[in-house]
Amino acid sequence: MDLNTLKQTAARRAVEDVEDGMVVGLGTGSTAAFAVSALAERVRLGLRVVGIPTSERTARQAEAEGIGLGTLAEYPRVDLTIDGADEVALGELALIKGLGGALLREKIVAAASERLIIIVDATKLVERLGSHGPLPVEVAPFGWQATARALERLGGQANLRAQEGQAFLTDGGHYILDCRFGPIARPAELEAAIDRIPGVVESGLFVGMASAVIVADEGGIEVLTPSAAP
Ligand SMILES: O=C(CO)[C@H](O)[C@H](O)COP(=O)(O)O
Repeated sequence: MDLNTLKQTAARRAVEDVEDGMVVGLGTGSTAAFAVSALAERVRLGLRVVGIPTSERTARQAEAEGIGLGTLAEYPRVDLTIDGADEVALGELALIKGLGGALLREKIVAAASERLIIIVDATKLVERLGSHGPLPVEVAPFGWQATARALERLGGQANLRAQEGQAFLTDGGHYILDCRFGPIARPAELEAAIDRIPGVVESGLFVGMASAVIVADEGGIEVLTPSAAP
């Protein structure tokens, strides 16, 4: 089974949890896009939902596929958000998100949600966050070099994300520093330390936020729920 089929399988399973009348947070990324399409299929069959998009990209897709959208101003309480992740730590189900560049809006919508369901293929599961890739940190463009140095003092090698030769700009007009920390022993402590750095807008560490993680692999689907932090 290819990766896209696994992503789609996890997405379809998550969308089964959406009930009529719900306000649904719509994640960003290739896996979340499958969830948007699966939700749109149900909307075409008569399901009534309001979608809260976590990026301009997701808003465009949802609108094109016929999902009615709202804002957190209109719907401050979100029933369920379905989103992807870059890494999921087994046990606590802490996450790294943001390789798709939408981590700030994703975290705001996740924090407003009763439930956050994360959908991944099994390649995203790790013993420790940071084992596979960098931790994205969204920062203010002003003085980003000083912010990068402060992140490096915490042990992460910070690289400014670029696209087509320019600094990548998030939907909020910020930069992203992709920080290589290696395996992260205490994600909650690191998240708090990063948040204290002036210039940091948000980090891609999502600790204690996931209600469940739906994992698709060759053998089928597994639904993980968080256990207490070690
Ligand atoms: O955090 C994200 C975007 O900011 C995505 O959820 C994350 O990057 C996973 O993306 P994909 O499903 O394409 O692997």
